[in-house]
Amino acid sequence: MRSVVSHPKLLSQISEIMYESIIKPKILDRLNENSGRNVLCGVPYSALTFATALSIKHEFPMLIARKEQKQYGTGKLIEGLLEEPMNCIVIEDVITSGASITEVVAKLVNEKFVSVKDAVVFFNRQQIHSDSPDCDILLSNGVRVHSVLNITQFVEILHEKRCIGSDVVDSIKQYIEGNQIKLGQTVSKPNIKELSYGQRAELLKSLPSAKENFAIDLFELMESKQSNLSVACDVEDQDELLELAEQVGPEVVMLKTHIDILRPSKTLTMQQFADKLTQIAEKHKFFIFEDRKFADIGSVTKQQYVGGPFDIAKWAHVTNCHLVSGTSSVVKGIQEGAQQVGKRRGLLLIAKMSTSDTLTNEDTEKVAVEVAQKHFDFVSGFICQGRLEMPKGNENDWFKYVYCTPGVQLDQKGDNLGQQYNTPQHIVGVKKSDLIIVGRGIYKQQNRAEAACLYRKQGWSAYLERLE
Ligand SMILES: O=C(O)c1cc(=O)[nH]c(=O)n1[C@@H]1O[C@H](COP(=O)(O)O)[C@@H](O)[C@H]1O
Repeated sequence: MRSVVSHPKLLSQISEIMYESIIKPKILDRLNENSGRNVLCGVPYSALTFATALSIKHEFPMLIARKEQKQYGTGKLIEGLLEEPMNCIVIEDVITSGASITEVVAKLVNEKFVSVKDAVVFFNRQQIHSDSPDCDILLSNGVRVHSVLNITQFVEILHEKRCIGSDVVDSIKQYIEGNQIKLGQTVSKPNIKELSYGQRAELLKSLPSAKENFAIDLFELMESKQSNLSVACDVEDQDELLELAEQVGPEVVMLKTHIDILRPSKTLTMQQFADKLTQIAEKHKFFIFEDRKFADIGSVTKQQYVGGPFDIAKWAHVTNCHLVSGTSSVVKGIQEGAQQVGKRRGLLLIAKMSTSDTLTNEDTEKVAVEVAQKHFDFVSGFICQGRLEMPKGNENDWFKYVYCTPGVQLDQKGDNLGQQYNTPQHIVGVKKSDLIIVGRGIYKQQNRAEAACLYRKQGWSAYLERLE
């Protein structure tokens, strides 16, 4: 139905059929008994064109329902003259669950003079079961929905024209019967079962808005390196960090730095240090994650990210930020910085911290998800304590993000400054996080390479068990 806008003749034919077969015989007579003008409102966006065609041909005034409330001026939801009583007929191209019509009707009847009793749709997918005698579907708000064509009639026409065989017709009819919902029941999409990191990378690649998302690279590396481990290299000496990177490099997919805890070196400039770390990253195939936890206004964040003594954007593949300064400013600051250096960069949003007295909670997790959904072209995942719940209606979107969890150790429950630890099995197996971040559990060990190998194996086997 969307492509009808490109075929003016068809657009006018479809609108005319709506008028001749439904509006005129089934609605107008009844409405004309009421006082008030008859007006039309198309459900945005695709049905706006049908409503406009009908309005011009049959001289119906129109109302326009905004998809989002205007953020400036009057903040109106309905545009058009609203000064006298009117009967509004809602026009829609296709009806599935009835949610779009219901949403528009709610906005319309919120206006003092507008009443809505009927909706006209071109195509009824028959996903709603209805016993109403005088219309095809009676919505729970009392609006009668009349359709020009339903899917049963449509497949019968295709059969008549020999486009499909009777076996296809039967199976479609059977499907419709078995999948209709009664109004009032919630339409829930089937939950996507567990997916591998590789499958998630493939799915992300198929989404146009995710094509440039760093999460694809990370998932692919996790799959090929069979690792979901990141080591937090919180050592204070540059040479020691480079040595640690060599030791744990073969086991990790991300090496986490806190560049501002390193003592300035007498032998290496910042640039030389970054170059050396980058060479080790390329040799062992891992990404560098600068755990900078940006939190300022967008423009300052950008300055802190690009340039300055650390020039983070140049060498760190990923960074992270808090959302205290706003839901867009800091993310946009980092995104602009990444664009400036012209390299693919990732961003993790801090949803929940690992400390016992953290102020992050369910609300900050929810905000982080909202921001990630809004900036999905750039945000790759979260710093969190487990997989996050997605908004209602988009439950399956969980697969798009990498859930990264610090506060992981096998032997300790915490430290004396509020850090709390869980095991890789708990974080990946129970909390369904994707990547474990381990600091002291590895770099404080005598044999760091061996410790990293142990954590990698534990994290990976918890992931494999999760897939079973
Ligand atoms: O953003 C982080 O990585 C982070 C978030 C959080 O909630 N808790 C947390 O511990 N971290 C970091 O994860 C690492 C944990 O180190 P260990 O406690 O030594 O394993 C440190 O580098 C912290 O900065």
